Amino acid sequence: MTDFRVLVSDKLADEGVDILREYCNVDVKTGLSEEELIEIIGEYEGLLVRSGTQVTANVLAAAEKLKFIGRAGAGVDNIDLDAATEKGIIVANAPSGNTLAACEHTLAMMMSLSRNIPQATASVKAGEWKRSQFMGVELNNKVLGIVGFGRIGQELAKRANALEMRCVAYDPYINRERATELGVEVCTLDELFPQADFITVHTPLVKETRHLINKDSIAQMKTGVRIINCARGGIIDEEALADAIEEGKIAGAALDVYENEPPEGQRIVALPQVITTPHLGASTVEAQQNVAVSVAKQCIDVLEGGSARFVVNAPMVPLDQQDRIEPYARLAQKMGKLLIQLIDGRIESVEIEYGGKAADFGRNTKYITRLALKGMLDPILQEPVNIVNAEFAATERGIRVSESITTESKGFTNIMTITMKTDSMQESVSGNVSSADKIRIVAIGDYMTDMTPGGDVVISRHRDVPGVIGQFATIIGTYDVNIAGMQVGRNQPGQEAIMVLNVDAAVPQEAMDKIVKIDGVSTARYAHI
Ligand SMILES: NC(=O)C1=CN([C@@H]2O[C@H](COP(=O)(O)OP(=O)(O)OC[C@H]3O[C@@H](n4cnc5c(N)ncnc54)[C@H](O)[C@@H]3O)[C@@H](O)[C@H]2O)C=CC1
Ligand SMILES: O=C(O)C(=O)COP(=O)(O)O
Repeated sequence: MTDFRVLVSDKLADEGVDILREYCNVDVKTGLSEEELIEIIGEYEGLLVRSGTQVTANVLAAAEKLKFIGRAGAGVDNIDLDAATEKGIIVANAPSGNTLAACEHTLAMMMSLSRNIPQATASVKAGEWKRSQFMGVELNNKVLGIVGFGRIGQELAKRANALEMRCVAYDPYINRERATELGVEVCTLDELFPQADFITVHTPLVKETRHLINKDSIAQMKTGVRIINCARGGIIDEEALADAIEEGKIAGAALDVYENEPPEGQRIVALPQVITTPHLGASTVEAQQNVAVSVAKQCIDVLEGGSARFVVNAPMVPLDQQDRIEPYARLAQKMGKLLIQLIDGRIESVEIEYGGKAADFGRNTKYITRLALKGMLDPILQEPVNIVNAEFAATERGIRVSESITTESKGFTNIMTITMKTDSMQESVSGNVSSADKIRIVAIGDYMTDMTPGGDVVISRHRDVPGVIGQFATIIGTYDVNIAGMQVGRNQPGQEAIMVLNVDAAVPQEAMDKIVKIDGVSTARYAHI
């Protein structure tokens, strides 16, 4: 049991809360106002929420100890991700735990909508028997337009196929192969709107999807279309939808979510053609267990000093590549830490070049780059730098960060080179991963080395003439520091050379001041890596 404190501010399944309770102190406090949350959030290292808590910039400003926000569900639009990222707070969700629940709810809503089941239920319960008033339409052979073909959209297509609907889908990042496998026709929105009998949205709520269904898109739709929203309020312009239902353009809508929840006094809710549920898409026993357990485990991973499995505000490495990338990330962090100790001046730019097999990591280099930045910035910044805020911390300080890949690998199977430019100098360090547990610094500037990064080192640049190295060793010896290893690299005899000394303890500044005064030594730095 640790001293960490975690706040659970929405109703979470016991299975998740119990896991956390074995690890740390857990407070479950639901229904807090923003002010109430601001008042207490400073005491917690972890915060677990569903859609009921707005994690605003104001809340985060007061979250002095917070390391982790877990969203027990998919959508993270209730969390100010920029503010969390700026503070280095890891935000993670449970993206697949409620996919089937939301998909089945969508299906239930579509069927209820097509057969007026909620309205008919209410009518019978009111003592009526109005069979002709509730004439429905069949799903068979109808066109289902799916906007957003991610996890839920794809599961829905599978089930709609079984109902013999014809599915068309729009998604700017669509997996065409998957769509073809599922017999789904990929189309643009302009093609989807005029042909669909049912339109269902399954996108996140982001700038691009806000009011994606609006007056203009409704004008493109078939008269008599039915709309389903089990994703997020805000994707549909509720006023435009209400107008179109009243005008008879849209036959009905099934809404699980609203722009403001609960949707008090909204005209759309009162329309008889609208059926609705109070954001129940994820509310199944199974889904709630899945998502609560997922975020509880991720919370523990982060509080233990690791990363989370489904981080949404930092680059994520696919699970099957994590083992391969880990030594590169470890090496990059060490290289960054070494480099920062070899430079003077205000840092202007950092470039990380990936060569040989290291160039094969595709977008995953982002993860490695952030760890290199962490290595560089940790020693010079007060606030903690991590995988979440490393890039932000660099750019905020005017440091340009870039990545490049090269086929040039200087004879190594893989090589990473970090070059740092300051307002007064430029320095670079290259590293190689020879096996999962063997990482090496193979060059400093233009000089080849073979150094295992770790411990205490002295790195000098000096003229390659007799006597320099001897004086060097004598000074270090007088300060009682043992030299454990030495490497000297030079490009040409008598010219500039580089020396890397591995030492068994920190070299005092006084010794370094004497070393730089040795005739022939141009720079000498002690570094701990
Ligand atoms: N009602 C409820 O209780 C629940 C609601 N949700 C909502 O459903 C959303 C979708 O969930 P998943 O399918 O699990 O997410 P997902 O991330 O697997 O799929 C979302 C898809 O939307 C696509 N997309 C992004 N921008 C788009 C755009 N401008 N136009 C069209 N497509 C776009 C993405 O490429 C992605 O394929 C979540 O973001 C969440 O807001 C999720 C679970 C439960
Ligand atoms: O997972 C999602 O995105 C949801 O909307 C589910 O919301 P909830 O956790 O039920 O408040």
